[in-house]
Amino acid sequence: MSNLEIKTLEAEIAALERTLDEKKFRLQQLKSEHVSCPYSDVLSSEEIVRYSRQIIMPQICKSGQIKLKESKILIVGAGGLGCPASLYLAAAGVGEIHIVDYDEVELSNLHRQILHYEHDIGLPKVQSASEKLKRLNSNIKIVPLHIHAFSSITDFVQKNKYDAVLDCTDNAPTRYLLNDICVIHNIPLVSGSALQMEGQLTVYHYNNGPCYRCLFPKPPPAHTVTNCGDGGVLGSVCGVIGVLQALETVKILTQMEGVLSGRLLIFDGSETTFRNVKLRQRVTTCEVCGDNPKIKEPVDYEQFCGARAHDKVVNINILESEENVTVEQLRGVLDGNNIVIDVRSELEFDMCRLPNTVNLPYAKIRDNKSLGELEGLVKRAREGNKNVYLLCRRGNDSQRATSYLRQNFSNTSVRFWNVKGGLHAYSKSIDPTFPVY
Ligand SMILES: Nc1ncnc2c1ncn2[C@@H]1O[C@H](COP(=O)(O)OP(=O)(O)OP(=O)(O)O)[C@@H](O)[C@H]1O
Ligand SMILES: [Zn+2]
Repeated sequence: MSNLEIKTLEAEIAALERTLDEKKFRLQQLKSEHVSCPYSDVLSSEEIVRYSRQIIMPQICKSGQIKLKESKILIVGAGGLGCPASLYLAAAGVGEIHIVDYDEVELSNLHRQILHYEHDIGLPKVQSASEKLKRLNSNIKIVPLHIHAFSSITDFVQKNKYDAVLDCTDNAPTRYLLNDICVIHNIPLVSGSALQMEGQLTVYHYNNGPCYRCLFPKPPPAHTVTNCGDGGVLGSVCGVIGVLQALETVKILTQMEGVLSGRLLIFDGSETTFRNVKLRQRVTTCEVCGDNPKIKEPVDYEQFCGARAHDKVVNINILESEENVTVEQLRGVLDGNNIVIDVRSELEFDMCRLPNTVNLPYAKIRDNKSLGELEGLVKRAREGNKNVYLLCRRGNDSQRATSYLRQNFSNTSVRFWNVKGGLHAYSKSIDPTFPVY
């Protein structure tokens, strides 16, 4: 059986499974519709049984369950945080959940984005997420919005009057955008973040507490912001924070005490500790939530932050075309007779590498911490009449490294070449079994 046949069959089965799921969901919906409970109002018999374990809690009781049922929330980001958060909120019976994400499911998402399964790869994350949530709870309404929050989020917030918004994204421009929209429309914002072994959580603009701008009137310098794609993250750390976002949201929707406003919770997964840090109060001069706000409608957040509102890497182009070689040319020089420097981090190099390559991370080269090693390699190249090739994940850092070498070793006969497109291009054009991550 050919690869193509396998892929076609897998796609057909996935499509059939989806149709079946939709039909089951519709059936369940029809069955539960209008089955009002003669023994209770507003909640159906099915709902009473389903939520009984939380309804019998004094903190929730029937009135809290009804509040959840009548709530409408917006979750932005169906990734590491949005998946666990939405699972618990759907399970708890939040009546209407709108989920925004522009992205599609990738293999490297599955270790933490627990609503997405193998057969969802390539599908919009919101589609994959809403299918699972509907299967979990057919009583509630899930609205998937496969859009970038910047395109039409203001319209959605204006139209829908959400009771809470969850920021489950991973970039500064979106954080400011959601903050400003929530303040302008007076909606609490449940904000989470996770990186490596650490996570953070707080609720902005709640009960006269501070907003994101009160704490961070100026965005962080773009180069200091690390995302999961670069720094990595443990799936269960996202789970901890996402589930806590769900908890805070339930508390807000049911008007419980103790919402995490004016406080920041810091979770350290390496020590398994939680710390509560008191945050500053609402700033009366804050540009958006202050007493005389300047910002009354969304601004240009990408310009404000000097960063893009997504984590898709933008390819740079700082070299002349004759300073590049293609991955096809690279294949011909991987025989050990040339010097190929892989400038990814040591951890990435350890994870997977091409044969006969050496590792010198660009971060060290940039900070002049590899001069000795570079001098040694350049000497070896000169004496052996070899070229030096620079390689990285996508071809950006290798361009920077090539340019550094050309400047710092300008008086040598050795030629420095950048491998265009890096290991991603190698995997695409030469050997698809090389892992693209
Ligand atoms: N402005 C935005 N509009 C819509 N979705 C957004 C926006 N900004 C971020 N997101 C989404 O938020 C989610 C953040 O989750 P997370 O960081 O776990 O995933 P990721 O971007 O897939 O990570 P990776 O870096 O591994 O590719 C992503 O699915 C991303 O598409
Ligand atoms: Zn503020």
